[in-house]
Amino acid sequence: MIKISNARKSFEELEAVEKVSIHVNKGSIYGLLGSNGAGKTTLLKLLSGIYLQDEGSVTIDGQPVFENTSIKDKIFFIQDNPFFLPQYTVKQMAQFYKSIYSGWNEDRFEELAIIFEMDIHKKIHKFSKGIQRQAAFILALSARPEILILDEPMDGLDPVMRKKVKSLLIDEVADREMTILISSHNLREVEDLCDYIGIMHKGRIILEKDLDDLKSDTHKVQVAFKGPVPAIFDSMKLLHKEKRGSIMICIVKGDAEEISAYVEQFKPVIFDLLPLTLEEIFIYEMGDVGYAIQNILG
Ligand SMILES: Nc1ncnc2c1ncn2[C@@H]1O[C@H](COP(=O)(O)OP(=O)(O)OP(=O)(O)O)[C@@H](O)[C@H]1O
Repeated sequence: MIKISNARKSFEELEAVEKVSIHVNKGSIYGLLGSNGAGKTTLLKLLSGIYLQDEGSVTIDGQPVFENTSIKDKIFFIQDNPFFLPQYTVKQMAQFYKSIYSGWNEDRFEELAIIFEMDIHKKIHKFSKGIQRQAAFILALSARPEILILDEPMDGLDPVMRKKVKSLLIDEVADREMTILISSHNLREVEDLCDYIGIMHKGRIILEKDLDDLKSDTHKVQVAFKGPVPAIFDSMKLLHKEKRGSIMICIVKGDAEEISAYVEQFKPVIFDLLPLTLEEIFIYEMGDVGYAIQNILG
């Protein structure tokens, strides 16, 4: 289990990560969202032990990450510019990681090289950016890490490759409970992958949610009455309310059946309860900081 508690990291005057606490359970996929400069990469570097936090703690299975070789054996970090040794081929990088990761699986490496149709004997620097990223995925998944940390992983991948990578990641999570932490500046890019979302803004996590709860818990209600509108909204958990002609449109939190039963008592002439898109939920949930979300929604 990943646990970051009250972590801070500054670069001279600039506080890139301010008192961040997150908690990621084994086998889950956590999406760290935020616009440019929000502090995502810095947080991922704290988690992978590249940086030491100025304050707070960063632990995996209860052990501090920084300078901890046994923990680093469990983590693979694909940075936004994936790391390769100069002049190395994919095969040579595989030998390098084989000497580092105790869980390295040669059969998996060969299998993934076929899936990605990768020329493993070619020097990596001669590949395009997208193919280099594919090589990074092959190497990462062959290392069989318990925790995979991905910084903007879909950058440079075409739509077919994105789909392939997503399904491989989901399989690894399902098969062996790998945990994934994934940063992105685009909610749409990761919403089908993540089960948990944290939104970072100016060095802080401003919203953290379980996506399934979020989707089942927030609804759009459209309702109209004959005559004056009864005082039904006072006892509802409203995120937003507006009137369009004679129809009231509300964004309501709560159980769908309970909301329906409650509203039906007032005998509306029109009543619809609709699901919201994730994008709508975030916009309504964010309220004051809604401006920060616009970038993330892309
Ligand atoms: N090594 C560094 N030295 C000085 N400042 C840094 C360093 N790394 C990051 N920063 C600053 O910290 C802040 C957060 O940067 P970070 O790269 O963590 O954000 P990000 O959310 O990953 O952004 P992006 O989506 O643009 O990659 C930025 O203001 C950045 O300029």
